[in-house]
Amino acid sequence: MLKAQLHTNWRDIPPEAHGCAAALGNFDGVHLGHAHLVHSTHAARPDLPLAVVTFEPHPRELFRPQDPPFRLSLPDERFAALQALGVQHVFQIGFDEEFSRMTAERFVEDVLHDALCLRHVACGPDFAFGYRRGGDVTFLAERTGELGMGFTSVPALADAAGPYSSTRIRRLLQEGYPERATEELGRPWFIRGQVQHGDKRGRLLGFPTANIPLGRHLEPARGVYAVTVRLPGGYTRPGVANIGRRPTINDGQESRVEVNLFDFDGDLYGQTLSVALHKMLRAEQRFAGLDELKAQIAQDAQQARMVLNAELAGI
Ligand SMILES: Cc1cc2nc3c(=O)[nH]c(=O)nc-3n(C[C@H](O)[C@H](O)[C@H](O)COP(=O)(O)O)c2cc1C
Ligand SMILES: Nc1ncnc2c1ncn2[C@@H]1O[C@H](COP(=O)(O)OP(=O)(O)O)[C@@H](O)[C@H]1O
Repeated sequence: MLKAQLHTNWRDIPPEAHGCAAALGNFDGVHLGHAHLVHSTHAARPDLPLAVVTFEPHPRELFRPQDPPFRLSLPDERFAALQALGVQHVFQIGFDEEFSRMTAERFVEDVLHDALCLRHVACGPDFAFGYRRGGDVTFLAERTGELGMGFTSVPALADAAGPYSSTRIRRLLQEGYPERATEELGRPWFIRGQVQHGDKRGRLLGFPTANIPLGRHLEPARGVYAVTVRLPGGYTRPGVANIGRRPTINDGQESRVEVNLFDFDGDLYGQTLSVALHKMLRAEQRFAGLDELKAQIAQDAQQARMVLNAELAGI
């Protein structure tokens, strides 16, 4: 796979990254609809280097910081997914107060044309940009034309339920259907994070769990999942995870991922893991005591093994 380049300072783009065909958007999750947009951008100008223009943080994280976290993918994960689609340059614009006040006119002229020197631009039908979302697809088509850039408006990819969207995938995860999110993402949804120290109770229960904070990731339905875990070095292992607040032990704390890797015994503290959700097994519960919890976890682990084996066997 060709390595992509990440550009985080739009005012200082190296000349070799000029002249791209770029798709615009937030690309949260990089789902099948996003892939369709990227492929269409390439199809419009296969002779130009392929790029994406995106924003970090997501504008909604800046405008509504009080909202619960909702990200499907953080910048590293998004970059990797875009790279896998064949994108050569990711222009990741720092979205701060000042940038948010830039008019649509200035965005097209100063950023897309003068700074990134794009030769072709593409976006989906609902892309709105610039101060108070003052620019839309029609405006973009007009202004890019006047500035001598090509433009493609790409219709949203849809299935029977409507267009693919990050919002739709978030809802599937919040309702406990990671396997349906997998279909719409084109890969299982995963949470990537660094393993932190917990209360050291997992080992006493006979199920050590690597704890990963959700951070800015969306919180999916609270409960138990069959998962696969990618370790540094590229190894993938099956496991079982609880996502939630662990009401049996200490209710009211931050929600986190706790994952027990099957047939594994090693120190994971400080390591970065990606935990991919395959299937939700049950909702999180408050148990009367640790013995009940332990018995239930043993059953969960058994069920997760069966689910993952069946998936591997293609059943
Ligand atoms: C498969 C699995 C299922 C779990 N289910 C629940 C649950 O339903 N309710 C709950 O309060 N805690 C649940 N837990 C969380 C345990 O309370 C947690 O793993 C244990 O407290 C260890 O925490 P520690 O890693 O901080 O030591 C579950 C853990 C695992 C691995
Ligand atoms: N099979 C395993 N699955 C998950 N973590 C494991 C496993 N074997 C060993 N570990 C280690 O044990 C730690 C979890 O043990 P635990 O008693 O639950 O402590 P903590 O509360 O700090 O998470 C993990 O962070 C990891 O370093």
